[in-house]
Amino acid sequence: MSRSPAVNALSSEASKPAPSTSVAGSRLAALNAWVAEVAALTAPAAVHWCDGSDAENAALVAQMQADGTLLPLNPATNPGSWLHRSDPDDVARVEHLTFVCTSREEDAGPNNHWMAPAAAHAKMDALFKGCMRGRTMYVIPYCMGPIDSPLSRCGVEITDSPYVVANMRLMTRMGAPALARIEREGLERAARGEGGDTFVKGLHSIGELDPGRRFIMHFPEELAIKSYGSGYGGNALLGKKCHALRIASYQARHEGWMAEHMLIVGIENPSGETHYVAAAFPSACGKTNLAMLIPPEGYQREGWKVWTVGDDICWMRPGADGRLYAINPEAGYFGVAPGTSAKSNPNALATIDANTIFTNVGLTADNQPWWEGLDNGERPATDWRGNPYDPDKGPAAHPNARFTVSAKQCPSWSPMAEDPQGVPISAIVFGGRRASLVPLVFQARDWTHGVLVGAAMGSETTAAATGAVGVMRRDPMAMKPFCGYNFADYFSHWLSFDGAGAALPKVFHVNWFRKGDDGKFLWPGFGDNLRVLEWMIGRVKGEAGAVETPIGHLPIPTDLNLEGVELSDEARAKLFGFERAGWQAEFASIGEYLDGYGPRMPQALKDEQSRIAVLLAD
Ligand SMILES: Nc1nc2c(ncn2[C@@H]2O[C@H](COP(=O)(O)OP(=O)(O)OP(=O)(O)O)[C@@H](O)[C@H]2O)c(=O)[nH]1
Ligand SMILES: O=C([O-])CC(=O)C(=O)O
Ligand SMILES: [Mn+2]
Repeated sequence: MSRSPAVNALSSEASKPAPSTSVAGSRLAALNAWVAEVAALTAPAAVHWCDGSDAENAALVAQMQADGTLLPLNPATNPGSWLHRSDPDDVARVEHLTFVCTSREEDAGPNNHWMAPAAAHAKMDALFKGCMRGRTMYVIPYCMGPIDSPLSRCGVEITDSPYVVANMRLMTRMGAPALARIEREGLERAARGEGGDTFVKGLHSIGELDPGRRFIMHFPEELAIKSYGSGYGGNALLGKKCHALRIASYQARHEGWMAEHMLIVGIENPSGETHYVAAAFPSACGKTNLAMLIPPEGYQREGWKVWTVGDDICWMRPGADGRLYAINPEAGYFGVAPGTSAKSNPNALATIDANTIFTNVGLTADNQPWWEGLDNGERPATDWRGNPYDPDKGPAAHPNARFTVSAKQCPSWSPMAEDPQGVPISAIVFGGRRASLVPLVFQARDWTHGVLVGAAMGSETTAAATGAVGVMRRDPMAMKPFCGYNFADYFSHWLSFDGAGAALPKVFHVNWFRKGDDGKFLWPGFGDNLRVLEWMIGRVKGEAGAVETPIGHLPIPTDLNLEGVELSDEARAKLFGFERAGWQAEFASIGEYLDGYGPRMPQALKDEQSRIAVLLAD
């Protein structure tokens, strides 16, 4: 590789990255040209091409410690770990400031905010003009997915935030190997005489962190992202939601694959047979927890094991045998801290015991991270803003406080997560937070019904996005904030997988969040969710029982292994019951929702909705 050492090397003082204004760090002319164009617009003091090395990370971390971006945690309890306190107005995704900028508004659909590409570029370029003056501009080549997988896709994020660089290093395969793949793919494409780029171009600046000057813009037709004014994960780590979901979902539709907001988990039974399950739950609705679950004691004794492939994003495509094969495009977890405890998610707790960046958690007097629900006997001394903790002034940790950590640190991390071919998916699970009506689990009759079950998903909003919490909204396939095109076309794309030779996963719906009259959860959840997964795998194999209802196949309590689970009569009735009148109203609302997309909505989905509405009326 003919890279100038001055560009790639780090300063020997290890306190700041090498100041270099060279913008030619790659063998790929198109990449150098884009970096030069961005540097001319943003006017940074230096340009640094990230190689992903330990030395580079150490230098950035030292610099962030020096300027207060990172605070060291107690090295005895949390070695190699840091606390970052964000701006208090910059703690979550901002859906009202997130846009999909396709040439035609109808291609973005009613599910997205839209702006015409030219207007959006003009707006963003005005914000970016000169915004990196006095700062270093980092160029981050990254690969989403195993570096040698044909299912993986690459991108380059340009940012002025060293916090973003440190997080991207944990969340993606970042640096020299990614750049090598980008160069190879780019040169091959050029040799074939094709235009366009093979990598996604993401431009990010924290700007002034002013919510009035904050926008997250996507240009799927150009494979480009421009994000300004936020340092928060989902807005700033562009490989994650912006690339791996919004841009990738658009690409996937045109290339015949799927980019989904799903965990991937392997369930190994006592005979050593592993089934992989992909599950879509909205933000902060249990993906990380299900992906890392620890089997209940009885299951452990029998030899059940759980393997974590991914906790947030899943890319799938049909294999030669007609099954869907999935990879996790990410290399780390950006997980919700509050509620994580030795009881709810011991694997997550073990994962984050070292080399972790915590964002917006509280602190104990001796600098250990602390959050509500941690339940480790410690007490908070300082809240997430850095003020003395006062329970009258709110929680110690922000409800959307997060940890960033390499996936490999997870005790249940699956070696199959590195398999370039991905894992075959036996079951797809949809689920949401529903205090009423929706039972613990049911199975869709077939693929088309399964697509309707996903399209009809509803869930109560959470702290993962700014705005009211606990409001029920439709969140199809948990993709409402993340689908980079019109949902009507997205549902058509889903339906299109059911062709000749397809051996598709069975589709299920779960609700871990059903509440009783006392307002408490009726289902113990967490590790006990394996009981539900076991039933699903039994259904996949044609072994487990169920009863047919208009909404699908429902288990009766004896179809599940509930040994050791205490359920009241109310819990049994609500978790396993079918409430006809409530479902009639629900289906009327689903029908109205689908109609909101107009004639683009696939007829097959509307027919499925009407068919079930008729069954419900009987
Ligand atoms: N009652 C109950 N709560 C759960 C269960 N699983 C997860 N939770 C809670 O749901 C919240 C968020 O769960 P996560 O697993 O972090 O959510 P996620 O879907 O990975 O979220 P994102 O990273 O935002 O996409 C936490 O407060 C958990 O304690 C469950 O089975 N039952
Ligand atoms: O994107 C984020 O910031 C975190 C996340 O997984 C979500 O909100 O679903
Ligand atoms: Mn998510």
